[in-house]
Amino acid sequence: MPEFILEADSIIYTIGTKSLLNDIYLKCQTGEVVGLLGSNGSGKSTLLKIIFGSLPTDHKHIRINGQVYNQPFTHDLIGYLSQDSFLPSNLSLTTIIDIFIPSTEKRSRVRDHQRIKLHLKKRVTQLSGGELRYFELLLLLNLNTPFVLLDEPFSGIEPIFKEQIKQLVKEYSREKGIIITDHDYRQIIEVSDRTILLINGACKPIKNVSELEDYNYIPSGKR
Ligand SMILES: Nc1ncnc2c1ncn2[C@@H]1O[C@H](COP(=O)(O)OP(=O)(O)OP(=O)(O)O)[C@@H](O)[C@H]1O
Repeated sequence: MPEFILEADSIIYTIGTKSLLNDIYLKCQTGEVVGLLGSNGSGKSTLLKIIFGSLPTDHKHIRINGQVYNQPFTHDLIGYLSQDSFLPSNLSLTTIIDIFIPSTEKRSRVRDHQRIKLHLKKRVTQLSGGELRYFELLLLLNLNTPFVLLDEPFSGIEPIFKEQIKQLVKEYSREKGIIITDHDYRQIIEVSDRTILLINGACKPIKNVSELEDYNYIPSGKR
């Protein structure tokens, strides 16, 4: 896949009189995983929705390879794993794969995946939480988009599935740029090439875990 560079620039978002995102700049390129940390309510989901293009805002410049896009998702440039399941609950996995994945080769890749092939005839409601999250992630990673945004992929997931999700993210980051956010900061740090902390409406690059203590994101001595 050719190289793509995503730049989310000058992002401002206010709620009433409160400034939530204050002139944010965030960059991600294909081949890397960018981890986004932040406290509850710091604006992580809001930022991802703005980058995806589903949430309008006062000001933003979303550029991909220098070209400005208002709604990148309408151009097949970005996929987004939201916190809530986005799949129709009464369809079988086979049907969903046929609907979601345009490429024949990638449809086979998802159908033949060892974690998925046992469940193909099941409906979405018959999957466990971990199986569902894994399936959603696999679907998104097999879209033709160069970028994927992942909002809390580890939430409610048991340790063994977390490991598998991390492996999946690492595997697909060879061909995609991935921005991932979660409260499980250890998993985020492990899976990411770079980590950013969203605090007071700004993005701070994090070089080591002790900085998370300095910013009071984690309690000191709890690393
Ligand atoms: N439509 C809305 N109307 C009013 N306030 C909103 C709306 N959407 C989000 N907010 C507020 O914006 C803030 C940021 O929300 P957001 O979901 O982006 O945070 P987050 O960092 O993803 O939080 P969490 O980690 O808890 O999911 C919160 O205080 C939230 O209550």
